[in-house]
Amino acid sequence: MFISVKAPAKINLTLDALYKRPDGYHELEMVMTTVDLYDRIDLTAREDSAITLESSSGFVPQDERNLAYRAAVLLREKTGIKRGVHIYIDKHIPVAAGLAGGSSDAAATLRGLNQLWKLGLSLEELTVIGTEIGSDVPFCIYSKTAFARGKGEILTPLPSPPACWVVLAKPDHGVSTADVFRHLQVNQIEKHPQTEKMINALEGQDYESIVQYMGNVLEPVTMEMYDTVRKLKEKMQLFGADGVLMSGSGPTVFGLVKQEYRVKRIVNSLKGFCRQVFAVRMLGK
Ligand SMILES: C[C@](O)(CO)[C@H](O)COP(=O)(O)OP(=O)(O)OC[C@H]1O[C@@H](n2ccc(N)nc2=O)[C@H](O)[C@@H]1O
Ligand SMILES: Nc1ncnc2c1ncn2[C@@H]1O[C@H](COP(=O)(O)OP(=O)(O)OP(=O)(O)O)[C@@H](O)[C@H]1O
Repeated sequence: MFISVKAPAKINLTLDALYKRPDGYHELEMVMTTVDLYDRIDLTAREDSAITLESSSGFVPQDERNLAYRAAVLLREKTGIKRGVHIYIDKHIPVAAGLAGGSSDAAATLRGLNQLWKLGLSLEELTVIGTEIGSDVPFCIYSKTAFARGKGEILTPLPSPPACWVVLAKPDHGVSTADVFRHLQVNQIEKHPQTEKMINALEGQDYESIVQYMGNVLEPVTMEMYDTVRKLKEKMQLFGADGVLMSGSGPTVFGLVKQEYRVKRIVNSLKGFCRQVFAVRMLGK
C-alpha cells in the first residue's frame, strides 16, 4: 500500500504575541494561510514494524529527529498500532524558513497514516496529537486559512484570501524559532497588528485592507538579529509588491502582488540578492 500526501507551506498574514505564559510559550494571535509551495510525502507500508525515512533534501534530519518520523512514532503510541512505514519526503519548502515546512510534513504524515493504517481518526483527534509535535502542526492539519490562538493550536476557520500572487524570498541562512522568541520583549512591543481588522478584511474579501493590516511582532526581532531580512523587505517594497512581511519567526519575507505582470520583475530583481526566490499562488481554500 502506498499513499502520497501534499504538505503546503504556510504564511502569517498577522502574528501577535500577547504575553509570556507560565509554561514558557507565548500566547499568540495569528492569521495564517497556505500557499502553493509543497513538500510531497510518500508513505509506503512496510512488511516489518520499522519506521524508516529518507528525504530529497540534505538539510533535514533523515532519522528519528525528523518531525514526520516523530509524527509516525507518536501516532503509533496513541493508537497502539504496530505497523511499519517508509516515509519519503520530497522537499521543496525551504528549511528553518518561517514557512512551517517541518510542521507541514508532520501534519501530512499524520493525515496520510490515518488513511494508510485505516485509523478513522477525525481531524480534531489528529490536531490533539499534532500539538505534541509543534505549535504549527494543528494549523497544518487543517491547512487552509485560520485564526490561531494559544500556542497556535486553537483554530477558527476563516475565508481564504482573494486570488493573488505571493513572492517568497529566503535569505541563505535559517533562523531558530526558539532564539527569536527568546529575544522578544513582550512588554516592549511597539506595534501590535490589528488582528480583528485582518479578520474583517478576509471576511469582506478586501485585498487592499489585507495588505494594509499585515503585521508580525517577530519581524523587528529577527531584523535586529539579521540585517538581511530588513534589506530583503526594503527591496521587495521597492520592486513593487503591494504588501511585504516576514513570515513566522522568519527569515523568509513574502510579498503579496495582485497584478501578474509585476511578479516576474520582482522575482528577477530579487534573484540578484538571494538564491531562494519563489512566485506562487495564494491557496487557502
Ligand atoms: C512562529 C510560528 O511559526 C508561528 O506560526 C510558530 O509559533 C512556531 O511553531 P513551531 O516551529 O512549531 O515551534 P515549536 O517547536 O512549537 O516551538 C519552538 C520554540 O519557540 C518558542 N515558542 C513557540 C510557540 C509559541 N507560541 N511561543 C513560544 O515561545 C518556544 O521557545 C519553543 O520552544
Ligand atoms: N521534515 C522536516 N522538514 C524541515 N525541517 C525539519 C523536518 N524535521 C525536522 N526538521 C528540523 O526542524 C527545524 C525547523 O525547520 P522548519 O523548516 O520546520 O522551520 P520553520 O519553517 O521555521 O518552522 P516554523 O515556521 O513552524 O517555525 C530545522 O532545524 C530542521 O532540521
